[in-house]
Amino acid sequence: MAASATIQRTIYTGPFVHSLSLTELEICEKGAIGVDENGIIAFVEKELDLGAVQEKHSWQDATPVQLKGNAFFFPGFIDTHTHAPQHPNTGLFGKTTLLDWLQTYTFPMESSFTDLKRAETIYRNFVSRTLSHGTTTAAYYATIHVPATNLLADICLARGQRALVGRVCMNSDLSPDYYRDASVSQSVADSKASIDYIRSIDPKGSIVRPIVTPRFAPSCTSECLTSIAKLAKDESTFIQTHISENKGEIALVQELFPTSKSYTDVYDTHNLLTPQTILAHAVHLSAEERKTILARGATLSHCPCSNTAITSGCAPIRSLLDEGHTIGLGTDVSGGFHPSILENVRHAIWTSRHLALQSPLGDAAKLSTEEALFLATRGGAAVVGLADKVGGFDVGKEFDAQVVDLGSVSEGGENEGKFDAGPVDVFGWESWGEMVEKWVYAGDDRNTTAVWVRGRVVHRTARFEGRVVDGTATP
Ligand SMILES: Nc1nc2[nH]cnc2c(=O)[nH]1
Ligand SMILES: [Zn+2]
Repeated sequence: MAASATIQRTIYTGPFVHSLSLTELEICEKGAIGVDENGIIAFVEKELDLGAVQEKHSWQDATPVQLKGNAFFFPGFIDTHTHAPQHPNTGLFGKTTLLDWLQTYTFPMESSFTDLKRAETIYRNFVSRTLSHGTTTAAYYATIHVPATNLLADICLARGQRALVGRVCMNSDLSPDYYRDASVSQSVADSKASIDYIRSIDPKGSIVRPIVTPRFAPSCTSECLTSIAKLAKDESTFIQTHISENKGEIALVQELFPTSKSYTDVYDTHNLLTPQTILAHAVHLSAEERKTILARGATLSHCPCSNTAITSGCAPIRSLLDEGHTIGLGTDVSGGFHPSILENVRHAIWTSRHLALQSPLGDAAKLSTEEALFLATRGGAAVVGLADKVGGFDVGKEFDAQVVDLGSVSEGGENEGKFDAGPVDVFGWESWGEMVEKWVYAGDDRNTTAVWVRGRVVHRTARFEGRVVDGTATP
């Protein structure tokens, strides 16, 4: 579907659920969200019937999309950190930890992206896969290759998924000689070429934007870090990198940058900590490092599935939130074993409970369902610089949304062994709050039946199909 196709004014009626704040989830049982021709939310009503809404706003000509049954609208998920070229390795990590995982699984896979046909297959698959899980925005790491990176941006634009797309910079000899930038000047020139290309296909950055991507401190020489920070400044781009993920990695950073006070100090002294910097992991930061990151306005991507899979550690998210850090969730495929942000919502909660069990903080370490859903939506939006555009159903925001349809036992369960409506069993007596909890703890992509970005349908399933025509939702 071309991202530039026009859409019709639409009124989405039915329950909607979104975060009002970190701790408050609004559940409106009788919602009506008016979305204009540009995909912008023109009004949100909370207790009127469709006819009354049409009349109140003089929107009689708008297309209605009315949800039936145990379904609700939820904001699209924001994946603040993922590696599209690693997707074929999803689920493959054995007992490795970060540094041997990179050499064993990751660099061999990423280096194969000189083959554009292969890149196309993998990138198309991954963008479709993440959309099907309700991810409407993703901050992507690509590889060092400019043509394949540009192709990823093309695919995101064509599919209508919002994306920050980064060509990975890595020039140090941590990387094998078959997969690294030839020089600092090559690193900068290739990154600039990719930035220019991405801006040429979407000049306003409405859907895709470039992001400067030094892989992590050990992958880059000091000169490379400085030069790439200058590029980000000159080009006014976001920056993404990894920080303090694994104890062996932290020791390596100390060895490679002996005059630096800490991992954070390496980035700080190379001008890489800005309000437009996304730092993934942040598992083992010291109190001083946390203060520096906060002072610079850099934001954090929490990647709980990855932190467990490659045994990096439990990031202290509750404490980081209390200190005022801006935090979103990241799948970190394929350190992370799952492309779904919903899966990471669950694992963010599980990780916080493991911390509660093991740390003196006790219950104070626990994240609530509401908090984890906030991180997946509004928190993520703030991390990728889109807090004014997406993350919730507010007038003036763009309509990035998913339908979560839980079906009902009477629909599928009566038919032994056929659970077409997905993995959640709803018996009919649950409150909407309980249904949201059931979805968070047991739901999956079978429950995400339709997805919109800027008011345009970017994914739909057979369950929703009858109600959607040609990219425009109809009843
Ligand atoms: N999880 C993860 N950490 C990294 N640190 C440097 N590169 C990577 C990567 O690809 N994944
Ligand atoms: Zn990563």
